[in-house]
Amino acid sequence: MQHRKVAFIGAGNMSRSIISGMVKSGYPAQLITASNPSRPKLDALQQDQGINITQDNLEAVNAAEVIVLAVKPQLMEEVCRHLQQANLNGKLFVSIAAGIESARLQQMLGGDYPLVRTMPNTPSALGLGMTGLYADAQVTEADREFAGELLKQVGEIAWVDSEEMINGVTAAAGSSPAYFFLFLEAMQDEAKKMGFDNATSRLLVQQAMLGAAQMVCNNPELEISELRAQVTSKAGTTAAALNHFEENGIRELVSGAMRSAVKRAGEMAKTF
Ligand SMILES: NC(=O)C1=CN([C@@H]2O[C@H](COP(=O)(O)OP(=O)(O)OC[C@H]3O[C@@H](n4cnc5c(N)ncnc54)[C@H](OP(=O)(O)O)[C@@H]3O)[C@@H](O)[C@H]2O)C=CC1
Ligand SMILES: O=C(O)[C@@H]1CCC=N1
Repeated sequence: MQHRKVAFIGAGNMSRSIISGMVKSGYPAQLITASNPSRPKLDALQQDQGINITQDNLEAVNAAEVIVLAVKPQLMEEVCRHLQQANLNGKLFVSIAAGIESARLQQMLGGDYPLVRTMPNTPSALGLGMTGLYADAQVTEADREFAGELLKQVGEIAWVDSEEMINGVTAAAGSSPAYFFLFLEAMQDEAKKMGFDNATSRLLVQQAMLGAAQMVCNNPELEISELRAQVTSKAGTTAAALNHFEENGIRELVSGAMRSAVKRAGEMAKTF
């Protein structure tokens, strides 16, 4: 892939995930800068990943060709307005913020810059991320290719043609690691109630989930429902558990949760 100088504005959870994934897959650390107001996260990134760090966003932006906007949505406007003090011409912007539309980001930046709006997730830190991307009209083919390659360093990518679909990516992949964590927490709690210690109960549920995820990945020709059927013996234990889920509305619960995430993204777009 092309190597460009990349600045991360905000060095929190998501930037750390993407940066560590990039470095792990061989992206030159000396081409990456992270900017953050407080020092400890920066120091850890410098120590662990060997990247450049600064507490001055303008310094980071001036040194970079690609600017990754990675602050919380409620801080984005203030941060972008401050960036207007730098010469932003010719720079490619990549936003990872949930719920802020491209047109609004352009307004915050005070220009009409090439901007790719993305929605990654935290497994990017392991190279197992899933990122949705949307390119606005100013994005050239070379920029689009770069943004795609950048996020491919940390996992799989999916381009969407309509910006609205980014909210769907958020519900299905950006937020969803937390759904799985919640499910595992609940399973671990129940395993503990059955008498397993903390470590064993965690091992039981994490290994089952890892194996299940690998089975899904390794059998693309099989529908997920078929994999489920393969576990479910007639009148057996799995059937008993699955019936309980179905009778208690697991599908409505999941679709309601995903719709809530999409709805919240829409509300955030109006708020920020
Ligand atoms: N977490 C996730 O799973 C995902 C998050 N996102 C998006 O990523 C973005 C970041 O989220 P996340 O990493 O979780 O949040 P974090 O709070 O972990 O990170 C945000 C970082 O921004 C820093 N910051 C605050 N003010 C400024 C400033 N003026 N200039 C530069 N940096 C600043 C904060 O520093 P300090 O702590 O020192 O104040 C913090 O380190 C959000 O917009 C979110 O919507 C997208 C996909 C998934
Ligand atoms: O919770 C959030 O708003 C962000 C976006 C996706 C994951 N975390």
